[in-house]
Amino acid sequence: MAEELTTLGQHMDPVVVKLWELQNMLKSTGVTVEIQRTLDEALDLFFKRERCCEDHTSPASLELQQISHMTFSHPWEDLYAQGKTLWSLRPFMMVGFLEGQFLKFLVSMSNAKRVLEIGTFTGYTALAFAEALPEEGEVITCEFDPYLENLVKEYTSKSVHGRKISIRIGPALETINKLADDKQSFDIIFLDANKDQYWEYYQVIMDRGLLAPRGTIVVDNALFQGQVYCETKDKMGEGMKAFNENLSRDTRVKTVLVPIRDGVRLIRRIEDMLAKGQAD
Ligand SMILES: C[S@@+](CC[C@H](N)C(=O)[O-])C[C@H]1O[C@@H](n2cnc3c(N)ncnc32)[C@H](O)[C@@H]1O
Repeated sequence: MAEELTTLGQHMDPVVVKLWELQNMLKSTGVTVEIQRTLDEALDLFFKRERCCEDHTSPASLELQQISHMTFSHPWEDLYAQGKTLWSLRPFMMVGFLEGQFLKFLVSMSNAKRVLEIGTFTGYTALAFAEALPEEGEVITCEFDPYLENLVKEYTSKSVHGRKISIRIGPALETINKLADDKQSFDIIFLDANKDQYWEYYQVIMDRGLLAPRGTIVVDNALFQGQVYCETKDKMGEGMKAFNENLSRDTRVKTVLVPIRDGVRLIRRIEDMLAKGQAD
């Protein structure tokens, strides 16, 4: 709970942020004890629900827990101030425990063998995918910031599944175009990098054969802290909103947006959603 209390103002769900702001406002404006208590209970209920989901989810592996711990304790601000990272990386960029386990389920359920990830950060999701893949499975993960390469290798190599992961450093658009030139294809493709290029990534994925037959694209941050259904505040929010709208007009695919953490959107080709010969 201590971690939650200090980071409420950065919560992915704008409803929680608003409640938290209200709670702080009311502290300085003498409202009745009942109003204060009801608001405290509302926030508490929200976290009880989150905790309940976590309590009833299988635990993460020791190696995933180590990555999570390292991500929260790494000196990101100092590294950025010293010019060692390209941008100000933050622990909440990592999907974390609940979504990590959900993603593992998707990989396992789809019998995937090859996963492409756009946006590695500290390697949490890359390792979660690798853990759910068979022995011969492979995760190719794309990252722009060279600082992260050794860190990811150091931590993922602590796991027997780490050898399934290879990291490609550089702008993801270039990397995925090279993968397409090499005729590579993937059963699961996870988009979790700069939202302003999601639509470009999607077009390469769909038009250049990166998505294997019966493959699924998984898009993280599909709600983008509420910016896709409220006012957009920055170019990442605008990118995510445009992506969602463009995608909803794409008649080649079926899609569902589920409100896990910051929103996860799943995308499959129409023909892969239908039994043979069946109409929609
Ligand atoms: C949200 S984090 C990824 C989190 C990771 N999937 C996880 O949950 O453990 C996004 C990452 O994408 C990287 N990134 C941003 N723009 C990129 C680009 N154009 N090409 C490749 N990586 C990029 C960032 O450096 C950052 O590490």
